[in-house]
Amino acid sequence: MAEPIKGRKAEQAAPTPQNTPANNAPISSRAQQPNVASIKEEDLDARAAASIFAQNPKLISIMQNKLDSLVGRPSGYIESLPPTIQRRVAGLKGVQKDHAKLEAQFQEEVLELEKKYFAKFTPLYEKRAKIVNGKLEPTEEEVAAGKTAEEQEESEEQKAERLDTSGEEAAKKIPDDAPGIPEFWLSAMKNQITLAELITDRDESALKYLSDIRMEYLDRPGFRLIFDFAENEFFTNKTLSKTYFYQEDTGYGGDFIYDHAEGENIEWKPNQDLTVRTENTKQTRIIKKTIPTNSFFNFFNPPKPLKEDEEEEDGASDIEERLELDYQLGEDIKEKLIPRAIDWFTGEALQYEEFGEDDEDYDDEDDEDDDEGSDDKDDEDETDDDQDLPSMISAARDIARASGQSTQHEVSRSPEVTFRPSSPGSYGGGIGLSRVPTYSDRPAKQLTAFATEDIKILLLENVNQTGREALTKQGYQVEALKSSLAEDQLIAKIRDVHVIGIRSKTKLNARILKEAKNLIAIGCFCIGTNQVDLQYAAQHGIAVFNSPFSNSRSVAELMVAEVITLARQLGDRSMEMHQGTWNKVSTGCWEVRGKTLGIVGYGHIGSQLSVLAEALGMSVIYYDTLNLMALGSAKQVGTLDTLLHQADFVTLHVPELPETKNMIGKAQFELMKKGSYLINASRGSVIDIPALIEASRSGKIAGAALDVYPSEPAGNGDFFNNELNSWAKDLRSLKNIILTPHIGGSTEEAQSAIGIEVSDSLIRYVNEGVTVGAVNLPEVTLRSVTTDEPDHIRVIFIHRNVPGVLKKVNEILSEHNVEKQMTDSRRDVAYLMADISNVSGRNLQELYDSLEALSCMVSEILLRHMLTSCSPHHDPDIALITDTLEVKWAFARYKTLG
Ligand SMILES: NC(=O)C1=CN([C@@H]2O[C@H](COP(=O)(O)OP(=O)(O)OC[C@H]3O[C@@H](n4cnc5c(N)ncnc54)[C@H](O)[C@@H]3O)[C@@H](O)[C@H]2O)C=CC1
Ligand SMILES: O=C(O)C(=O)COP(=O)(O)O
Repeated sequence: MAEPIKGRKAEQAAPTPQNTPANNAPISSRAQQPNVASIKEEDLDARAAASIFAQNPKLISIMQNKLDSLVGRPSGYIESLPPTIQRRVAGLKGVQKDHAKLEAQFQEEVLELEKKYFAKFTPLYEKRAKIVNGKLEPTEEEVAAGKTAEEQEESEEQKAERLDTSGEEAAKKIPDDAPGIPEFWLSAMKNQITLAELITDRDESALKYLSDIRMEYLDRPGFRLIFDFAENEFFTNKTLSKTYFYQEDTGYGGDFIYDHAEGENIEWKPNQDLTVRTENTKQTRIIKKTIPTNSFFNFFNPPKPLKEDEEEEDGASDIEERLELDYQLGEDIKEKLIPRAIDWFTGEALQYEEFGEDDEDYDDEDDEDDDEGSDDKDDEDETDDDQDLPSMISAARDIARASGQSTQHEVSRSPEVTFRPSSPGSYGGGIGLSRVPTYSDRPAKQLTAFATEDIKILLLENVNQTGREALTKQGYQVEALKSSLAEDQLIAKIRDVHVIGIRSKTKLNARILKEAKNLIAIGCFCIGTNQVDLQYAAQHGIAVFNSPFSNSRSVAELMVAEVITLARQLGDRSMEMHQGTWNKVSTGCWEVRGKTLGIVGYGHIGSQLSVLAEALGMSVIYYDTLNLMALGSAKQVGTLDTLLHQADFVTLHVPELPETKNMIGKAQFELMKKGSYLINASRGSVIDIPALIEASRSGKIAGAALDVYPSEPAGNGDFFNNELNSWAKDLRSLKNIILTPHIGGSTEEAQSAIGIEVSDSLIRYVNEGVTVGAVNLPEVTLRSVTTDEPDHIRVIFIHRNVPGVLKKVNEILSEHNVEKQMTDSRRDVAYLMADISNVSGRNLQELYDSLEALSCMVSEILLRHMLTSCSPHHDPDIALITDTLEVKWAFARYKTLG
């Protein structure tokens, strides 16, 4: 037998903060997290729910709609049983009721036990408060007991090293005679990562006055957190409290169910409210207005659950997130911070937190009901005052999830440690590979737009955390939504933003783009750009970026899985088993070895798949309109018909184009081998689906897998029906058909890489005007302007590719020294970038005026974008001016990074 691993900690028997993970106490670990649905659904017959649902209120919410329609409608099964068995069933229900009573009793006793021990802890907490606030010194015994075994065993050398590296701390110059432990609670909170995310720099000045955090139980199920403050310049309250209420009735299994929280009103002193900030309006004349901002103190103004009659509209998922975070914060303070404040202060508690290895999004990025993933919070990722509340909340919540605090698991989880390292994608890094430097990695000398906080960015369709973070880090105002938006909502939102980030679902056609008066760039956080009217965008000076191949591998792997799944009829077998049917068959089930795979479109995905398929022993043929080099032993065929005629499996990887619309229809199915298979993960328009249904029913094809559809819903839910696509029901009824909800590129690796890649292109464009990676404008770049080049400005003109514009622009620029200039055109749109020097603050205004006058005269100019490294200009009115007339204008100043 293997010997147990020996270690110092193994010898410690008694539970101490050092050997006890900071787990939730029973009541909290059993309490259910808040959720709009769970709070609304009082009439849920909880005892009818299986325990898995009880632990998963979101699942309940999905099930609830279904159950509502079934309530009162017996399935008939129980009634059909013989009376003697029906009697026993009734008896079992009776026995179960006794069990439920005991469970409720158990929870109540746990609560009583908690209260009993809380009473024992209280004197210790009081002593702690006295020591922290300088009213009591610890005894010698307490000091000796507090020295951990590790410290005692520390060698002299180690000690010297530790003292040496703690020099920075010493630099804070806390006087020797400072009473108590200065900033004890603030430091402890900053080590507790969910709280740290909420604490802004401004909050810190107020939280320095925090002298104690206490907790008390309520007479009804629930608890109150009390924050004691010393006199301070921010608010008059001596204490701020926040009360968490559980529902009176326990849930299934006797759990306490979170109901709502109430916070104390903060009496802010004049102009000291940390939960708002002032902002200049973007008019020619400045008007100051206060707007809500991120602050820890929003903790005392908790979100309100939706009432039963309130619609779950747009903001519902946001409210849900906010409720969940709010609940989590309360639990963290109660269960972790208060009981073990000293360990949070020293940071020792962190080693017992279960962080993901490289914690990024856990969940599928489309899963609106699901939580967002965790993010990789490195040290430099400071709380940003300008970060919008929802993204801040979700960031904090992500971290909470990474630390294993969330109890909700709606998708199966992969072994984190094995899967976390990103694969070698374009931006994914990968083991042993150096990552492509991103904009943020640039040296501190680099100049970046000064007025970045004026840039408004709207991200739809759950753009990955990596992208959201990179953009937020630039100081832009980022609003991130999980789903796509209906056209009218999209129009309302797009009017205001400078950049929009989308994925494959959001259609940005001319009708919508016409409303986007301020828009300068679109980021497609995916491969396909067919959802955007690229020509309209180019003609209106809007740059479009995408990620050309970061999810190719993910799609190719899915294809391999589907080839085998179809060949073995795994989908049908699995569905039958789920319904309780054992159906062991081999007829019509094949190995894929030796079969021919026909790839239509041999681009990034098709060629990756080619390599993988050959490794499985398949023969690969491909058809592409371009003459492309074959990988491995694959063979290009001259026509689609030839491919269809020879292939056992046909996979489609072409872009959506007029030529590819219905490229597989009735005639093509006829050409396919009898009993062959078809897979489409390109775009839904490529297959004529009624023809596929016919081919499947007639037995012409033995199976199919579809990942994409002509109409796809904007968000997740019960939408795959005939309302969406008139043939949906027929399709769903087919045998051996795999239907997936456009998940070809939905892997953690792909989404994370795409987030980095597209946000990087957007940042380069917004900050420097560089169009590298744009799919609809010429690619233009110039060496960046640096701090060594003060009084330089960069002028960008996007104009129609017609004679005369350059001459006029250069006439204006030639008043100064043109240091470098580049211009290029793509079809009828041209792009000019020029860096000019010796521009003073006064010249800047003149230049601004001349360029503006020129734009009024020359209708060919589509967009002017001026970026300058001039010393800060004193007229804040022109920090960023976005013209709402036919010509757009963006004008930003630079400052030094870092
Ligand atoms: N299901 C999913 O989640 C995903 C779907 N996609 C879709 O897959 C498509 C292909 O992606 P990539 O391989 O990265 O694109 P790609 O641009 O690298 O390759 C497309 C290939 O199709 C060829 N092609 C174009 N028209 C053709 C025609 N009429 N007949 C034959 N070949 C033709 C092109 O020459 C090119 O080689 C994308 O356009 C996108 O719509 C991409 C990523 C994820
Ligand atoms: O990258 C693409 O083109 C895709 O089809 C994947 O789209 P998605 O990001 O999953 O909406």
